[in-house]
This record gives sequence, structure tokens and C-alpha cells, in this order.
Amino acid sequence: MTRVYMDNAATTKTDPQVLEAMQPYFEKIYGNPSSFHSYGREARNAITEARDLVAELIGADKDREVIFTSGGTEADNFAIKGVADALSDKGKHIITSSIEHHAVLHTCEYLEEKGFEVTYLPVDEEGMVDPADIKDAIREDTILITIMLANNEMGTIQPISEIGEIAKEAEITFHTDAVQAVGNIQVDVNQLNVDLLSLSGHKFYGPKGVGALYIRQGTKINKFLHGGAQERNRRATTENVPAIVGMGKAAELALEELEEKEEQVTKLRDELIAGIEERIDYVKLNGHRTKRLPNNVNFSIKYIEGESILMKLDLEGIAASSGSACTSGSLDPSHVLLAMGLSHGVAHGSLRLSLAKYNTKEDVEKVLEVLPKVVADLRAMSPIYNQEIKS
Ligand SMILES: Cc1ncc(COP(=O)(O)O)c(C=O)c1O
Ligand code: FES
Repeated sequence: MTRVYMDNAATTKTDPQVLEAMQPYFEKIYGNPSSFHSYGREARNAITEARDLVAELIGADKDREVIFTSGGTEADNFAIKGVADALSDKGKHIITSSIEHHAVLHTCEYLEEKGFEVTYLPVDEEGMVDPADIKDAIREDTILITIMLANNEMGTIQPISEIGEIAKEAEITFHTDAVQAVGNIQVDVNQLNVDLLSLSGHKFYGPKGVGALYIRQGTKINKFLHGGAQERNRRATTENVPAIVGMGKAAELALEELEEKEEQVTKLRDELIAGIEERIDYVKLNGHRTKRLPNNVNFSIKYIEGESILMKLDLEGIAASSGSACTSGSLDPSHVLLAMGLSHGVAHGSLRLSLAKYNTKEDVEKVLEVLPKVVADLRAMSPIYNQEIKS
């Protein structure tokens, strides 16, 4: 059976060129980057090179503004707790949205327990935050605005540049979680008007367990891990050199390939969307139709449980998801879809197909052949469907 992987928003296959770039840093160049000898120096140089490549991908200042972390979650925690810590004398109010990843939402909830106040802005039915709402929510004591660039579940791309203008004018630190965006669309920290930006290696063909936080020069933020003086004294612990090198290589490839792959993946996405809408009744595309990630397809399929579609698709060799990897592990329907106004029942019947540069036209054809059958089979067993539609 040919297998189709369409869960690339959860994680991507590591590019073979990335793997190849990492290999020597396990076998030959294994020194500690803080060591004085040549082994250490070589490792240090590799980190510098990787940092430059990541900086280049997001338009940051080379060498100074990129801090490597253990992933997107740590970058989000670092940004939010670091700013809250540094600016708590100035104020204790944070603005975010109700559709953020749990790495942001749970961090905000933690800070609420510590005495901070958080405004969770609503989104419209396409999952869009209204910049006017941000303006209205700003208070005298607001110290941080954190809004994601692109949503992991339904792919809507937020007006970050515009929100950044508002933040800049009000002199409030602005963070964006760009974990899903980097490598899929062009991301430039200056064009976006952000002070802080999170990214993660494994979402764009790099290894897992490595990410980065962009910190604009002059941004007030406290260090995240206490200990040694690594990462400009902002994040202690011996650097994960092979992973950092891998992320650097992934960034280099992303920059080279972005335009071509974006076009290729968008085409497949649009074929999937059109094909599903044509072949299956009672479906609703979640998220914005055009302002969406090139690799994201998310449908609510009425009268069906998300989990049962996933199981059936898996048996047919198709790997998909019903929301974010974290959400699908729980029995709660997606907080993102609920925030967009979907009912519990409809939110439960959601299916996310997320593409990568490795997906082909044949993959799309297979999904379009299998999915309608799976849906028909499940609906045939659904009492509500039989009652409402068939009668
Ligand atoms: C929007 C968003 N933020 C943060 C994360 C967490 O990234 P990581 O898995 O690297 O910790 C993810 C991963 O699913 C994500 O999609
Ligand atoms: S339990 Fe059905 S989609 Fe979550």
C-alpha cells in the first residue's frame, strides 16, 4: 500500500541534506562550543554559521538577534515569561488571541496565576484577529502583545505587520509565534514590525528539539535558563550543536526553495480543497480561503467524528490530523474552531490535511479517492445523518 503523509503541520520529514549536514557533528566535530581547543572552536564556528543562516531567512541582524532554543514551545515561553519578568514593574497586562497555540495560551494562564492580567481577543469566523480590537484592548499597563503569524490548525494568516504598527506606536513589545509560517511563507521581522519571533526547526524539514527566538536589539527581556554564559548569556546549557547545524541547513534550503515550493504546495492545496468540496456534501472549509498557509487544508465534515475519520484514513495509509497534535490527544474539541464560532459537534468532525514539499499530485489523487468513501461509510452508520438527511 502506498502511504501518504499529510500531517506536516505536526512535523515534517527531515530533509536528507539536513541530515547529511548534521552527521559530522556527532562523529567528528563533537567538541563543546565553549571549549578553547580546535574541537570546540570548530563547533562554535558551526553555530555561528547556523545562526547567520537562520537570521538571513527571517531578515534579522546576523550574529546578534537569534537565540537558539529547544523548540517553538521554549521560544514562546522565553518570549512571554522573559518580557513579563523584565517589565513587571511597568505593568502587568498582556494581550493575546484565543486561537494561539497552547505554548502561548498556557504560558499566559500561568502568568495569570502569578498576578498578570491577560486579554484573550476573539477572532471572526475565518479565524482572523481584528487589529482594531488590539487598539481597543491596549491599556496604560500593557507590556506585551503576542499574536501568532499563522494558525497551526486552520492556517489563517494574521495581519501581523498592521498589528506591529499599532504596537510600535504604543511602544509595547510585540511577539509573534511564527512556528507554522517559517519555511511556508516569506517571513521578515522588519516587514512584520515584530520585536520577538518564535520558530521551530522540525516544521520546515529540520530536526526536532531545536528552535529559535528572534530578539530585536534593545528589547527588554530576561534570560530564560540560568547557568553558563551560552547564547550571549541569555540561555544557559551546552548547545545542541548537531541540531543547530541542522536547523541552519534547513533555513538555508528554505530560503533557496521557498518561492518554488510555495507555488507547488499551494497548487496541491487548492486541488485538495476543490476536490473535497466537489465530492463530499456538508463540508465547510475552516479558516480564511486566501489568507491561509499554502500547506493547510482544514474541513469540518458534518455528521462525523474527527477521530473516526482519522482511524479509517490511517487504515488506508493516509496520515492526517483532526487539529493540533496536542489537541487531538485530548477529548476536547479544538479551542481554535470553537473560537471561530463552530458548534461542538461540527468542531469534532474536523480534518486537517497539511502538505509538504514532498507531497505529489498522486498523493492528492489518493486522498480524493479514499476520503469520500470513508465519509460515506461513516455517515451510513451515523444515526443523526440518517435522521436529518436521509429522511
Ligand atoms: C503555532 C505553534 N507554536 C508552537 C509550537 C510548538 O513547537 P515545538 O513542537 O517546536 O515545541 C507548534 C507546534 O505544533 C505550533 O504549531
Ligand atoms: S473526540 Fe472527536 S474529534 Fe475529538
